[in-house]
Amino acid sequence: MPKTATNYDFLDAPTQDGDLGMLGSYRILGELGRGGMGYVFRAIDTVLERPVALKVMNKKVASTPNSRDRFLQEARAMAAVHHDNVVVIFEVGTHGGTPFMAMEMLRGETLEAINKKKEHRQYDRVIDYARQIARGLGAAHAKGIVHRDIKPANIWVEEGTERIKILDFGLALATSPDADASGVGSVCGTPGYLTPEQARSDPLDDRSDLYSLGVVLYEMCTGKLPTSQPAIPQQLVALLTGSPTPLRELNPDIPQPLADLIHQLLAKEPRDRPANAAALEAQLDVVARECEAKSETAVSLSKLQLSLKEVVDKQDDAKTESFDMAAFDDLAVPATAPAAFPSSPTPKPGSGAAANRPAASPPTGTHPSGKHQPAAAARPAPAGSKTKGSPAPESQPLSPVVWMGAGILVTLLLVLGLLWFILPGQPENTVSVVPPAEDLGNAESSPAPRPTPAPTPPTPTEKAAPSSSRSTPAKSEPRSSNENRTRAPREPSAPDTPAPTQPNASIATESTDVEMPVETTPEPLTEPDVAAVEQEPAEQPDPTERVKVNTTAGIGADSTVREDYESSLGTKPILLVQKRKGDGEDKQHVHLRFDLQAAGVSHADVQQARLGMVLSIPGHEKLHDTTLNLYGFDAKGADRWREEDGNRAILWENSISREGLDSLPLLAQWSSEGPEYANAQVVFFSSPELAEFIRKATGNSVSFVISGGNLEGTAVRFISKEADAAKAPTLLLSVAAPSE
Ligand SMILES: Nc1ncnc2c1ncn2[C@@H]1O[C@H](COP(=O)(O)OP(=O)(O)OP(=O)(O)O)[C@@H](O)[C@H]1O
Repeated sequence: MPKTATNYDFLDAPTQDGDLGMLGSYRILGELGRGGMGYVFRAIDTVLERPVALKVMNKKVASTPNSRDRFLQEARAMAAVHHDNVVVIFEVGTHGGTPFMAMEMLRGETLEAINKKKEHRQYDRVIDYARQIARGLGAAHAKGIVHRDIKPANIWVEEGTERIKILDFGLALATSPDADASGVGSVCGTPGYLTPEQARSDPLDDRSDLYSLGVVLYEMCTGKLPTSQPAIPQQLVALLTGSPTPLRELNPDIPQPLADLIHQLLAKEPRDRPANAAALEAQLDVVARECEAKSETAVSLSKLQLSLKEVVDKQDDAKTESFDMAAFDDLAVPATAPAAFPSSPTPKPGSGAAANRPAASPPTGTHPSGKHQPAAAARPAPAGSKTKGSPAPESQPLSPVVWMGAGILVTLLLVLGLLWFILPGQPENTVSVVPPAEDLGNAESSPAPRPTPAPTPPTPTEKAAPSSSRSTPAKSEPRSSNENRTRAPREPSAPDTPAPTQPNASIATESTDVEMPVETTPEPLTEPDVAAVEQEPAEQPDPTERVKVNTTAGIGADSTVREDYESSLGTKPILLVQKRKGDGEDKQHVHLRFDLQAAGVSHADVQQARLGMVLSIPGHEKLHDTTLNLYGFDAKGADRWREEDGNRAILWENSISREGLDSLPLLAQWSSEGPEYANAQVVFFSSPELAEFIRKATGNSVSFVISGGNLEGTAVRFISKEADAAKAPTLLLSVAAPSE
């Protein structure tokens, strides 16, 4: 937003050079943006010494009847909503008659800014965002707060994790001059996001927010608003009389079940929409399963088509007869059918996913299984290309075997096609709630409001270590058991403490319970990085050096490998460990490689070791009954994972996971016993066996596999090097110091 010269006359004189001024105890460093209500500033809370985004109501709005009081009232109510998908409000108050609200400083951008880039959105990302928004809305609705202004500008997408944060809860009402408590009032807002209730002057309720969410999702999928008139009066008429263009007419890549759900959200009558945010979330789960199941069926059809082509090719070659393969291509899944959904990760050239794309995208030399095949065998020949010499005359009879092959193919395709359309959901043995891995940024945020924190919550270090780091078979390791260590000096110290001196500090913040607010400038901020545990003072002279090696060093790498998933998953911001729902079989592993040579560590000198992984969603409330296993793998393939690509990603098919992990040494385990795991930020593995394994490793690097999960199939999500190099998986080593 262009910033014109402004007289911030509501600010007091700055106390430091370069600042814009002071507002109470806040140092105002710069303007982040302006909206209808006022300004948002980058600021420092000088009492708690943390960065904040300070929203200050402008004079005009503040002078309208009741609006100031309503702003404060709504902001306080909003501050009571504690949820991963709702921005954290630290403090609400007035200074010199100016209402303000201090909130967590977010890094990333609004969905509005993302939409402007006009990037193609994958359907599973739309589902992921929808889920997160539904969760945030559900938490607010549970407290009786209706947002009333859900629009892309109020949806924040956090950098790296893609976690959604809903901004400006309930504030629309506060700024509507003649609104009453029921939400009925003069219509204001951006025309495109108004609701039919507003057009009818009906009160707004939870389902109004769901309508607006439908508008947001429709726009994400199509780049267009479902109803768009230039001015509010026409928009209100259109809302009551018109219907949105069917979504798939604008973007056929969106699967039908998702399009149907979005249209349901856009129903004119609230009763025809999902009953509430929780119902919507459940419907999104079903939609995700349907989309995944249909994609998988499409892949199976494509594989079958390829195999039968090969059979027929062989027959054809033997007889040296010509045969038009286009006949088989015609039997393939039609390009507009759900089979053509963009498979979630963008397939890399030559990847299995590319190979599996139905007829429209012929394979490029990689077999659907993920194994490399001679290009000629895998690539379907273009129509007529099987002809040796000239195309076959039409009258030339085909061999009976060919006809038989064609007959079988047609029958099988018909049966599978039928199954595809009637398939009710996901096959039992697939994971139900987890969308394909590259888009899994935040999908596991808790649907329920977060538990109220203790008055003085434990530090991340304390949270992570005591119950969550359970080393088997380690009895006790003198220095690697940091479980009871005190808070590291550079850990954030204050954020959870309510500001005692703030006159209007109505909010006991949960800021650190969510995630450390990350300041972009200029204050040195703390991160819940795994090295924090290493900050405690040494109790006695220590002849060792501490070395931190993370997966960004040298040929280090981190990657998720997923069974039956034929695309590399090693370039994603999130690493996932998961079991299959129900039968508990491993489905998804994390592979890690640490380059000790690049870190200048000699294996033999390693005395103690801990492996730390930062959870992408701290306070992982769903991680009950979760056990994670850490295995080491050495010898062949450890320095270079088999057939990894340039991005250091590997397929399940090419990985050690395929053979099962039984032959690998189990080095440590982590399990989520005790209540503290819900607040864990970092998962640690530590044991004498881990250190021993590293000492004896033969390559320049050491590699590990993490498997496990819980029986509900919930994925455990960690931050990868792609998301944040500082929070990438880290090996903390205690190494014998060189003798003088
Ligand atoms: N918590 C935050 N952290 C970082 N930046 C923020 C935060 N909240 C708002 N901003 C920035 O400030 C800008 C203005 O926010 P504001 O909420 O005032 O405007 P808006 O939502 O675009 O308009 P309106 O309030 O009229 O709906 C946003 O676009 C965003 O860039």
